[in-house]
Amino acid sequence: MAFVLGLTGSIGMGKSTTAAMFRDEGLPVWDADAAVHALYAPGGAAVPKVAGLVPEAVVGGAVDRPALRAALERDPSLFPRLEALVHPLVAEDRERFHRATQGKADIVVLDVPLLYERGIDRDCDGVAVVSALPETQMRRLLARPGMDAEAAALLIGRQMPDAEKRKRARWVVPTETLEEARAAVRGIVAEIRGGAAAPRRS
Ligand SMILES: CC(C)(COP(=O)(O)OP(=O)(O)OC[C@H]1O[C@@H](n2cnc3c(N)ncnc32)[C@H](O)[C@@H]1O)[C@@H](O)C(=O)NCCC(=O)NCCS
Ligand SMILES: Nc1ncnc2c1ncn2[C@@H]1O[C@H](COP(=O)(O)OP(=O)(O)OP(=O)(O)O)[C@@H](O)[C@H]1O
Repeated sequence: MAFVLGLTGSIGMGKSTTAAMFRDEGLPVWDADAAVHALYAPGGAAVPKVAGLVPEAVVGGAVDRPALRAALERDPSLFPRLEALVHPLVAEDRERFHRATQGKADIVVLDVPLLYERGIDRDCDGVAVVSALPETQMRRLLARPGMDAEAAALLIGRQMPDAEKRKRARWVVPTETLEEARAAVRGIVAEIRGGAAAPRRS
């Protein structure tokens, strides 16, 4: 059975960039944010559900993410209701990934921003958390179109603090530079393949 490696980290810490490095090593990666994007696209299973919750966030048969973000900023109590609609669909997608990769890889990666918050770490054999300095995180976030300090604080406030994630994780991938992140990624893969980090489940 494949070693299930969880990959997580707070917003803007470099999770997607690090996930791409695991892909470069030839590992299948399931990306929770990408699953949500597909569910929000035209024909996506989440579209009618979001329309029922925030009608103005569905435009032309797809979820308009800036409109949804604006609604969440106006009324953060929508967050748990949205999550209750979307997360079961995301979990189904993750199960499909496990079925599709079964027997095809020795390590599979689950790239999930809310891995600890949703208890998905319990389905992993080991977790790696990406981490950078808080000022690096904020600089990266503010460089994003449509993101201001208030919007960033709203999402960060809904996530487990970086220090807590680092305490829980088996590995920390430092992401101040690409070189240090890549070295950490290669080290993790080598450690798992070397048998030092055996799967918990047989
Ligand atoms: C809040 C939304 C509209 C923001 O969309 P946007 O296109 O700006 O960002 P994107 O989806 O690419 O997410 C970027 C990052 O935001 C953070 N984030 C997203 N959703 C949440 C959430 N519910 N709680 C805390 N942080 C979140 C994560 O760090 C994520 O990596 C969107 O993320 C959303 O609808 N989220 C609810 C679904 C969800 O919980 N997704 C998380 C993965 S399961
Ligand atoms: N190891 C790294 N070294 C230098 N810059 C990095 C590194 N990792 C990520 N970055 C930069 O930080 C920014 C955010 O990276 P990325 O999109 O990977 O973050 P993320 O954690 O996936 O974000 P989100 O949580 O919003 O999905 C990007 O501009 C990226 O180029």
